[in-house]
Amino acid sequence: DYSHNNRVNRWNKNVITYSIGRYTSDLPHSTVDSLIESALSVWARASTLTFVRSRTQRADIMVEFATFEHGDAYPFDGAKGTLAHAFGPGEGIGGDAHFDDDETWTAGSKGFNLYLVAAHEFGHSLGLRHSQNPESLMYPTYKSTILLPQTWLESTLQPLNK
Ligand SMILES: CNC(=O)[C@@H](NC(=O)[C@H](CC(C)C)CN(O)C=O)C(C)(C)C
Ligand SMILES: [Ca+2]
Ligand SMILES: [Zn+2]
Ligand SMILES: [Zn+2]
Repeated sequence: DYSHNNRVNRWNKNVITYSIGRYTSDLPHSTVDSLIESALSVWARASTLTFVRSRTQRADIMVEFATFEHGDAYPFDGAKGTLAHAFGPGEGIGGDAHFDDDETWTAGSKGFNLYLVAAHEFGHSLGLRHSQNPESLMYPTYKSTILLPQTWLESTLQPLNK
């Protein structure tokens, strides 16, 4: 529930750019692109924000997959443990979202679901902090059962069109 925080948009603009740098080898690039786009659309629907993909290195939200030491003060820790991190709105590293590539990233229920983790990370990119509500997208622990409207819709319709 993102309604608990009315400070979704702490950027001083409504059009936010994003770019994707290094990819994971767990998924096709096109799948990563669509999962990232879907995760951003969760926030677009919950706010007045629009996300536009940019091919330059100057995007507001730089998305990348990395392992261990990767150029910021928060090295990743290998498989499991921390899955990803993101920085609140601001210049430079502000808004950026990094994903630990020592995890197994999936589009489904195996490994860690990139769509769910990215939706959480982009909450931070927009200035949200953690929620203590276990049902919240911003809960600090990964749960593969966080059914977002889109995921709920797909899973509900799935049996119907089997
Ligand atoms: C499975 N491992 C976990 O559940 C770990 N939690 C995470 O990696 C958080 C991301 C999840 C919620 C997508 C880190 N975070 O808050 C980033 O913004 C630990 C709880 C072990 C830290
Ligand atoms: Ca890790
Ligand atoms: Zn990082
Ligand atoms: Zn978090």
